[in-house]
Amino acid sequence: MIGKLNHVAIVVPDLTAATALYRDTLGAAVSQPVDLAPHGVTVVFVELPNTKIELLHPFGEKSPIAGFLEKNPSGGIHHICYEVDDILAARDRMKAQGARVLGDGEPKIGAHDKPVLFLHPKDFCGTLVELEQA
Ligand SMILES: C[C@H](C(=O)O)C(=O)SCCNC(=O)CCNC(=O)[C@H](O)C(C)(C)COP(=O)(O)OP(=O)(O)OC[C@H]1O[C@@H](n2cnc3c(N)ncnc32)[C@H](O)[C@@H]1OP(=O)(O)O
Ligand SMILES: [Co+2]
Repeated sequence: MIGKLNHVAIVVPDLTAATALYRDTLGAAVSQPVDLAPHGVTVVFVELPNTKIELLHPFGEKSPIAGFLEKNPSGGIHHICYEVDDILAARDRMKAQGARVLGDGEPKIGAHDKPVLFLHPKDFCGTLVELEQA
């Protein structure tokens, strides 16, 4: 049911330094930082030929990634995002399979202006999974 890998997200302690690393050292195309208040993150997109990398830093008081950065002060891989054709059908399938859909279970509009949902890392091999409607 899942399709393409949409992105891999990396939480970083210093977004400016991480952006410079991807742009100058690795030679990738990077975006300007974007504050996504409803998600509690600031994002820089790294565009690769076959996928994207999301560099994430906490935004605001109640960021869902604050605890992760505390536990991983140098940063680390935070989630992977798979595309699905129908986010509500995917959500219902996940629930029926016993996987925990995070939050109130209603899709939010994600970084690419498309509906997204998150699945509990403990239900997916210790990896936080994001589903994005393609
Ligand atoms: C907008 C944009 C987009 O692309 O569209 C985004 O991606 S926004 C991306 C930011 N948004 C989100 O991440 C939303 C969904 N995330 C969440 O609701 C939360 O981050 C969460 C429930 C996964 C974890 O919250 P938390 O860190 O406060 O919770 P806890 O500290 O209690 O964590 C519970 C257990 O899960 C582990 N854990 C926490 N976060 C992760 C992670 N990213 N990957 C793997 N394991 C993780 C903890 O170590 C702990 O394990 P142990 O008990 O063994 O120590
Ligand atoms: Co994401």
